[in-house]
Amino acid sequence: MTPAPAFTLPAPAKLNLFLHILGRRADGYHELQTLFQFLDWGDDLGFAGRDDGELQLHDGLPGVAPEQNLILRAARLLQQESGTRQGADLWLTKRLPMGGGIGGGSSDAATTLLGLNHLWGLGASLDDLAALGLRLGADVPVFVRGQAAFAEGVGEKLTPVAPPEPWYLVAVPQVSVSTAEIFSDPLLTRDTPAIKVCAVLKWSGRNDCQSTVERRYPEIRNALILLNKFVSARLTGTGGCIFGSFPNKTEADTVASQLPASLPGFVAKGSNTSMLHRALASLTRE
Ligand SMILES: C[C@@](CO)(OP(=O)(O)O)[C@H](O)COP(=O)(O)OP(=O)(O)OC[C@H]1O[C@@H](n2ccc(N)nc2=O)[C@H](O)[C@@H]1O
Ligand SMILES: Nc1ncnc2c1ncn2[C@@H]1O[C@H](COP(=O)(O)OP(=O)(O)O)[C@@H](O)[C@H]1O
Repeated sequence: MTPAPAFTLPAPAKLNLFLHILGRRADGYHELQTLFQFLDWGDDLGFAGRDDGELQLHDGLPGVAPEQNLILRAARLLQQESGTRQGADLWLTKRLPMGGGIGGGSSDAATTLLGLNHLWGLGASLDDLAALGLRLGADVPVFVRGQAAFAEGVGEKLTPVAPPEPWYLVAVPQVSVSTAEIFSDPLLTRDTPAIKVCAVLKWSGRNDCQSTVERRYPEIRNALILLNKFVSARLTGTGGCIFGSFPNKTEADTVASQLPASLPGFVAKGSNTSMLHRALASLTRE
């Protein structure tokens, strides 16, 4: 008999409210400055313990091999590093588009680390879990820490900040963008001057990947032209999702209802405290 989850936790999306590329490091990775904020919208992960030490992901992802799935990679890493003999059944409800620049895979990994830390009673600190998360991907630490942040380096140096929390309309062009392809484009802007943390919240929002993405993906250029008719629209991460902000849900819903069927989208509230951390706080209070 398949067991039922003992508890379920969310894995929220993120937006890069701006993204600057400062330069390229010797290892080929790019130095960034970016502003991360969470959305109250994402995947769900269910957790139940197993005594046999096995890790079992139910409803995996079509097209992603189990050994590549960031949920299982995060679970194995935590199992190995903690030395626990416990296992887990994990259930994924996938809502976030993959390869959209809203961090679904990284967020699933962070929720796995925090959820298993709770399930297995490991007592690992957020610092430890963020360091483990960085081994899985540059965006994992911000999801582990769960606070909107100004990020530097490849995204691992985080300074918590509190930008306004508007409603967002996120439009999802039906293309998957390869992050590696965008970062290897010879025409990518790589020389934006560094800004200081005190200037972060005054920044109006530029994404240095946007012109390269628009040139390579006409569907995304057209989606930006369309959304810009209603609201100032920007790319998140390396795309392909684009977003605009609104003072309330009604205005965001009104624009969402005018998008063509070929450009699906969703409306969600911006949040400086990730809904994962809000859910964990109520779980530990129970
Ligand atoms: C740029 C961001 C902003 O949030 O984009 P999105 O993935 O969310 O769109 C992230 O930092 C993405 O980080 P991460 O998720 O680790 O990128 P990966 O897919 O692992 O990177 C794929 C490839 O892109 C290049 N890459 C990635 C990040 C970076 N700071 N410099 C790079 O040059 C490297 O060649 C790397 O091998
Ligand atoms: N649990 C997961 N959810 C989403 N993608 C995953 C997952 N595990 C591995 N991946 C791989 O990571 C890639 C990037 O996914 P994702 O994090 O959604 O993109 P982005 O960082 O652009 O938002 C996917 O194309 C997929 O191959």
